[in-house]
Amino acid sequence: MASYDLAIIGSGSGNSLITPHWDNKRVALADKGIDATGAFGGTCLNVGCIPTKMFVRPSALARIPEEAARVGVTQQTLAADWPAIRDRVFARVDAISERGKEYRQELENVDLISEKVTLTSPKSFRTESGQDIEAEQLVIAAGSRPELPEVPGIELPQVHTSETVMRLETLPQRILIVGGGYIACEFAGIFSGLGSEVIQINRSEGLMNQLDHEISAAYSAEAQTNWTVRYERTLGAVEPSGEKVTAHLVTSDGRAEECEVDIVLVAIGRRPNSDLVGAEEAGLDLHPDGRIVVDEYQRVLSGGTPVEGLYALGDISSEPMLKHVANYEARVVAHNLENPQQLQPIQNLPIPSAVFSHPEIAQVGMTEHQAAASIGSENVTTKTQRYGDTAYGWAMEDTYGVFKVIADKRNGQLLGAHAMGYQASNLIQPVVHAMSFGQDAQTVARGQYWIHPALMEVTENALLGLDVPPPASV
Ligand SMILES: Cc1cc2nc3c(=O)[nH]c(=O)nc-3n(C[C@H](O)[C@H](O)[C@H](O)COP(=O)(O)OP(=O)(O)OC[C@H]3O[C@@H](n4cnc5c(N)ncnc54)[C@H](O)[C@@H]3O)c2cc1C
Ligand SMILES: NC(=O)c1ccc[n+]([C@@H]2O[C@H](COP(=O)([O-])OP(=O)(O)OC[C@H]3O[C@@H](n4cnc5c(N)ncnc54)[C@H](O)[C@@H]3O)[C@@H](O)[C@H]2O)c1
Repeated sequence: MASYDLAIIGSGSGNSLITPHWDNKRVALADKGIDATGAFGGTCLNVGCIPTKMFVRPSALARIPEEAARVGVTQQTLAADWPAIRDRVFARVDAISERGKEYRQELENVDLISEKVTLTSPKSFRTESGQDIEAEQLVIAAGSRPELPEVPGIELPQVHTSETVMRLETLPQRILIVGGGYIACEFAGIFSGLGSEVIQINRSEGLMNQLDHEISAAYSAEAQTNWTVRYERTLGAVEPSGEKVTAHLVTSDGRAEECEVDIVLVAIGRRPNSDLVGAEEAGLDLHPDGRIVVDEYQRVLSGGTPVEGLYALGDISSEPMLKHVANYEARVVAHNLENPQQLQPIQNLPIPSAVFSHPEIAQVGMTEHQAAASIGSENVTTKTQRYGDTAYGWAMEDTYGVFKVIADKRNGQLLGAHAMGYQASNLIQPVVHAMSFGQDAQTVARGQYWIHPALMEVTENALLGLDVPPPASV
């Protein structure tokens, strides 16, 4: 049995835990590699946030002629060179992953274990090649993986997940996207912008249904204008059809439909990798959806009690599967590993997120429905500001952008914001800031200059439009 001061399972957010504090101590970092490529460095870098957004950008540029036409400029997108786009993305990403791995291999105090490992007790694990490792402190940061439906043909090479679809040889002419959440909507935006014919199906009515209803309805309507969307359908089977495949769909009332496409992208959710690390067998507490249970210090619970020196973070334990959530938890865990006598808890801050689709969506805090359930609908005030009713919106000739804020009518406390449109992920940040630091709507709207006529006036006007008590001064 090899003994370490610190062992980490997962080289995504887990990799950042190896701070200078561990320079003269022994650290083991285990990562089996991303399934599709064996790459080091986890989901965000290799198959998640970073490469997807590097595809979103060229896709958005390819759409510019539509926008230009609205303001009297004629432009044409002549081609989207898929191999060039793909190679630009992965030349950068693969190099970072490889350099990161080499760096870890070179460190004298770190042993990199490029194998799948399984817990043998809460603070020990065995590698696939049979090596046993124990550690004084252990962090499980083993992430999540795509959920796949158990349907005939799911193993066909034309059926992809987010882990493989960005490395396609050629741009598909016709693609079926299964799912109505983050991944499905981002890839529908990417592929339709680059020129593929996209057919997106979702099991339920509407896309991004967990969002504020006004935004999910507006997004669903807008998506229909950019690609084909069909609701109340699931994937029943996939069958080869020459180089293409025939996807057999089942409607919610049991009818069968067929659709011939080049590829199918399945994006129906991600499951935490707690089963891959053998968390349940090691006696760790799990939520019904498979996430490892942690306390406010990110310590893992076993039989309802925190295990000293055992932490989990990121997708394997957190409900929002978001990189900025995993990063924040990693900062807290890094502190707690180094200061076991002065543990710091996770702060209860509002967690924003964005869907980098076309259009872009961003949100923070409560939906209107949640706010009404929380403080009573009579105490809720909302304002939905159209981009098109602001000066920069006129410049853009914007037709669909909306920014909705929700506040407590009695005191102006901000409860949530929900936006859809150009740069929504940036426009929402002042509200994230205000909610995080406890600033009310009037303070944020009137307590600073807002640059005129910047697009950010959309956010300012939304805040000014709330029915909240007047400010102490103008
Ligand atoms: C397509 C896509 C786009 C996304 N875009 C965004 C975005 O724009 N913004 C955002 O905030 N979030 C985004 N996310 C989510 C974000 O990528 C994740 O929340 C984040 O990467 C999770 O980090 P992690 O450290 O928990 O896990 P990971 O980065 O997945 O790291 C876990 C590592 O553990 C390894 N591992 C698992 N089991 C074992 C085992 N038994 N033994 C050894 N190693 C093991 C895995 O190989 C993996 O490398 C996206 C996700 C996807 C899939
Ligand atoms: N920009 C970002 O921050 C970003 C981007 C991508 C992924 N992510 C993270 O990754 C997670 C996983 O993304 P995801 O899109 O796979 O999951 P998701 O939970 O966001 O969406 C899953 C969708 O699939 C649908 N669905 C489920 N089963 C189905 C079936 N059998 N047939 C048809 N539709 C079905 C659901 O109705 C839902 O619309 C997200 O929840 C998010 O946390 C974040």
